Amino acid sequence: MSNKLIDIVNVSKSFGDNLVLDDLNLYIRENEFLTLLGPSGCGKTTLLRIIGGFETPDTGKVIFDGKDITDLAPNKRQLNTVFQKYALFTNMTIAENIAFGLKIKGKTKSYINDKIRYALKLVNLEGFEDRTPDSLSGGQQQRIAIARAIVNEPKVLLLDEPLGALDLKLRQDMQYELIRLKNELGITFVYVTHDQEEALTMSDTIVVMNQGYIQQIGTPEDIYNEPKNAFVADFIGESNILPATMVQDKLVKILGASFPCVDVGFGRNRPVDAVIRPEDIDLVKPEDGIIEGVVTHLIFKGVHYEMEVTANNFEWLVHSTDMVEVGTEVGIQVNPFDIQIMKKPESEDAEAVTIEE
Ligand SMILES: Nc1ncnc2c1ncn2[C@@H]1O[C@H](COP(=O)(O)OP(=O)(O)OP(=O)(O)O)[C@@H](O)[C@H]1O
Repeated sequence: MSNKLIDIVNVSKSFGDNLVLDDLNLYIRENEFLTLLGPSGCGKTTLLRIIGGFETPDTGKVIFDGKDITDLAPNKRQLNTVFQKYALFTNMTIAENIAFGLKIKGKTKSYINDKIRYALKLVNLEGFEDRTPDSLSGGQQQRIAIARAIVNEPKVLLLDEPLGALDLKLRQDMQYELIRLKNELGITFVYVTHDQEEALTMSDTIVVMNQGYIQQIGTPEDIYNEPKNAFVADFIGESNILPATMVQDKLVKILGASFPCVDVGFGRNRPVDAVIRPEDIDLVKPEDGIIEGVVTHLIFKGVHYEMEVTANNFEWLVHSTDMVEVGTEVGIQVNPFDIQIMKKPESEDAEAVTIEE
């Protein structure tokens, strides 16, 4: 991959007593589509605003292309921000909206007109110059907001939940538009969302955040297939997160039953979280499973059936293309490679338990 473009070094930020970012380190590469993903209030917007220059960190630095820009005003940075609310000027035409920043910069009329045409073509809204924002749909308005940012030729586009106000179908269309745009423009996108599906669809790199900390950085595949902890596993996709204990190197006790697993080198008698994706559970005959249970719920989801299986006092979420009727007795079977064993957070791990083998 390409070079480091933005380096966030030891950044902390509090609002009053609320520590929002705690000694955060992250770098963003040139031409990367990097998504900050996490639940509401985890600090993603604050981090984006620090990169954009709208907020100053209490400690730490933002380095852009090798230069310290921590105290540089937003308009002096080579980046532009697109917010969730389109913030178009309603009393201006689309062309005037796009031209606004360029006029302030004193660009010539012909330069501005060329840029308007170029930007409208990029966002697939050619011929919209003389329309007003209120005659446009939400998706079209958001495209104009992006066009307005693009004409400034930023090296980086910062996008704060830009599709948050759109309905599902439009959001999905716009996701593909944004990927295309990013590829055509060859610039870096830093994208904030709390929508994991959106992050998985669009990103080269996902940064999963929670409570001011980075939980994991990786490609969508890494984050989905190898979540580093139970928070990431739970936040990205659906998971069964089960309290468990390592019995031996390749055996984990889950809800009282021993499941073969891969050796994670955690040692014996260690309490862990066992994470199993719903699509990785095989429902077999009761006598062939590791645990016996009964199907208690069944929903058809289009591509698969979603089932709940009650087994050993736990409701297991199971996805399968085969339907199993409610009330059927089943066995639960899992490939050892599909059981992710994760360390518990430090505080929960304080007391190791002793178990009988
Ligand atoms: N200007 C501010 N003054 C005081 N508190 C703030 C300010 N900006 C953010 N916060 C607080 O900082 C925390 C993180 O906010 P932030 O907007 O960064 O989270 P987020 O992950 O982007 O959440 P959301 O998805 O809801 O926008 C929240 O508790 C928020 O209330």
